Amino acid sequence: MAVQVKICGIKTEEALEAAIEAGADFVGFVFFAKSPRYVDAETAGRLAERARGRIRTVALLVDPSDADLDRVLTTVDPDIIQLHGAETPERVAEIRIQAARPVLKAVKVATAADIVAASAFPAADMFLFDAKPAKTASLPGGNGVPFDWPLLAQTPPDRPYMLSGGLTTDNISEAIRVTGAQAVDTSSGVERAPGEKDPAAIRRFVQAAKAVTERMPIEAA
Ligand SMILES: O=C(O)c1ccccc1N[C@@H]1O[C@H](COP(=O)(O)O)[C@@H](O)[C@H]1O
Repeated sequence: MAVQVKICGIKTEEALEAAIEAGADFVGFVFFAKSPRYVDAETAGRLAERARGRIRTVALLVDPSDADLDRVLTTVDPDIIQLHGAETPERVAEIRIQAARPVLKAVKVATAADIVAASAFPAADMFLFDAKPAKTASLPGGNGVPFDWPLLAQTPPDRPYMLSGGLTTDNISEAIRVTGAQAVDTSSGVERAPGEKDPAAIRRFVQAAKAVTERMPIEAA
């Protein structure tokens, strides 16, 4: 089966349509005000309406309050919630109940211990492994930085995951081969400027990711 692909940081119809036409499986909307990919709930709601039935939508939140979450649930009605902050296992469980839809918990990786520690989140339906941001980074994600992929092959996570962090058309093939990831996510890797998606780069990325797994059975035979 082809790897599943998420294109995160969608703010415009042009980028949404590029992701759908390219054959991506998920698009993400970033509700983190300091991000160049931030989109307000009303705009995301319109984009999500356009996406419905064509591609699954993911709402990316960072340490949301109940009110933040409620606003996104009501206005955007996303298929999946991505939590990219410092949410505790208890808070993830509360959000899972309030949202009543699958939760993708971002786990920031520097060492194998970070992958092992992810099992402390029983309420997460799926993990999203991203590089641990540098202390100087202004964003908790979307920094375009990969982590040490062999860590994932050496420390298999206890549930499904998406691989993210600095993925581009140039490295996606190797990233999938090294980790065995069944799902991948990119944001800054398909942009022409921070927060500005490049439709051609989206197409190239999705094509490159899907091509890896489509070739795998032939190579294994
Ligand atoms: O993209 C952002 O601006 C962002 C802001 C706050 C939290 C997470 C964010 N992005 C997520 O980070 C990973 C990796 O992104 P990149 O490919 O390295 O740019 C991805 O899941 C984004 O959705």
